[in-house]
Amino acid sequence: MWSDLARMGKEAEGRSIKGLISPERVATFSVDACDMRFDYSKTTMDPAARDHLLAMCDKAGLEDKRRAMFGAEPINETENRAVLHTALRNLDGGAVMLDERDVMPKVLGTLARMEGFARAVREGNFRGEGGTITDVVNIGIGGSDLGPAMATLALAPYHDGPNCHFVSNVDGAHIADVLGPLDPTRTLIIVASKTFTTIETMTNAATAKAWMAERVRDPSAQFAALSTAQDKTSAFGIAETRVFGFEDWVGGRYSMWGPIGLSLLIAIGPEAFRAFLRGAEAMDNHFRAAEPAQNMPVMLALAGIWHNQGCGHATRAVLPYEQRLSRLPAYLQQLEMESNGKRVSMDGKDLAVDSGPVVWGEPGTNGQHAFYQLIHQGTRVVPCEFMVGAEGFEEELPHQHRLLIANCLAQAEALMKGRTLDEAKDLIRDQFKGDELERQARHRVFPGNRPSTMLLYPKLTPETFGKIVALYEHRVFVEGVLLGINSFDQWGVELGKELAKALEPVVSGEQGTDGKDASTATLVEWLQKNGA
Ligand SMILES: O=P(O)(O)OC[C@H]1O[C@](O)(CO)[C@@H](O)[C@@H]1O
Repeated sequence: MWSDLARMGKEAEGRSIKGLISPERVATFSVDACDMRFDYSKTTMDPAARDHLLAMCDKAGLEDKRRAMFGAEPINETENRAVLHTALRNLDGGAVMLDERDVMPKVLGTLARMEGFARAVREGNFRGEGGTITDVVNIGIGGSDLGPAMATLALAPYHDGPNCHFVSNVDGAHIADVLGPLDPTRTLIIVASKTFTTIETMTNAATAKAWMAERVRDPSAQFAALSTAQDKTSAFGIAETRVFGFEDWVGGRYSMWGPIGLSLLIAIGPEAFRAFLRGAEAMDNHFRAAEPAQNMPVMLALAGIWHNQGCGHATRAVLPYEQRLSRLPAYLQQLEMESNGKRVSMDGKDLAVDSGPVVWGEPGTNGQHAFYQLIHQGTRVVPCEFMVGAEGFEEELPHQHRLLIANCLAQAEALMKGRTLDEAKDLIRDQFKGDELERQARHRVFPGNRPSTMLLYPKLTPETFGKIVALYEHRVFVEGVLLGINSFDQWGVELGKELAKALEPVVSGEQGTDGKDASTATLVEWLQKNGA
């Protein structure tokens, strides 16, 4: 089936996207769901390719695998775990049975505790030694940082709680710059770590504790923890009442819907946080019920598979025309690349095709003045995933939002249409003549026929934001199923961690460089000579 897909991708190389576009195609190559529209008509995918991709979903057993995920089967086989982040937003509370026990009472109980704590912080009933909490610092990395950091920024118009800050990097510059201006007596530190062993997080947490201890008698009283490892949170000195636990069936990069979302909950309050969960729940329900061709996550995934494994485009750009989604590309880098960046399939064999793509991006319109040059005229084709809301929050600046929308749609149009040599010549005919006209015009040619998809939504409310993130989560799941990958482990991050641990005493000079390869040893020596 993969070879047929590759053949179809090859055949599509000469196909004109512009030539495909018709009202009928736009209607049938779009999916409406959850008040959003996903349009994939500006791609080279034709009905035959789509049928083939849908048949691949059947062959891969997508329906059964989806049922297995929601049904709490241990689909994360290499770690023998269920994958139940969807339970964290199952607000209607229908039973989710794992090992014959319903996980929902505990999930909803933890949510209620989080809400109680968030209210206490927001309303000044939980206080620091110096008074009400003015600042919250979330210390975490990867899934324990990217989700809440992205979400807090995305939902800034709803932010009416204390200031929220995020520290992730082990580079001391990060924590120093964040803590520097804060008042320790009025700061709450949240240590977010599923395992509570991650070196970056534990190092930053210790630094924060020492910083607080200089001015606060009982620093632990201004710490909260979000983790699956409650023995470790108590060893760190954090009282149980401020520990919000979750289970190993929530993957780190899928975890912001539960305790890892505490900083967001404190920022926007329980009502908006529930709306965010409800949005994701609506997308879950859609994903579970809609037939594949009308299923937004499935079709977003198939567009991705078409571009990567079908047409051979190794990267995809995510381009939100929404400044507040500026951290979405970074979030998706972890979600997609940590989930599907794998070369061995579930059965332990080499993958038959390329793994998931390189994901990158920036918000528009900023990207337009940076890397769009390559997207329009470079030799590589980069499928672009645009997204934009119909409405912004800045009621006093409607013309700016219209300009934003116009730019978003124009970029997709320009990528599709391009500009021919004759059109380019017409633009500069009065400036150049003869060979010089030809030479100059060639620089102004846009090959066009570059694929893009478009996601439209009404406005970036908490509910819509929840839908968008859940859409991408399920997209990753579907792509993983087609590739035969376990999207829920991340063994590829381990080796670097082990080597860093072993290198630390070498960098500090406690151990020599013997046994290290010549390149690494020389690099260490250079750094030591220069101050390390
Ligand atoms: O929440 P933890 O356990 O500190 O892990 C942080 C991140 O580290 C990783 O394990 C990768 O090293 C991610 O999967 C995870 O989100």
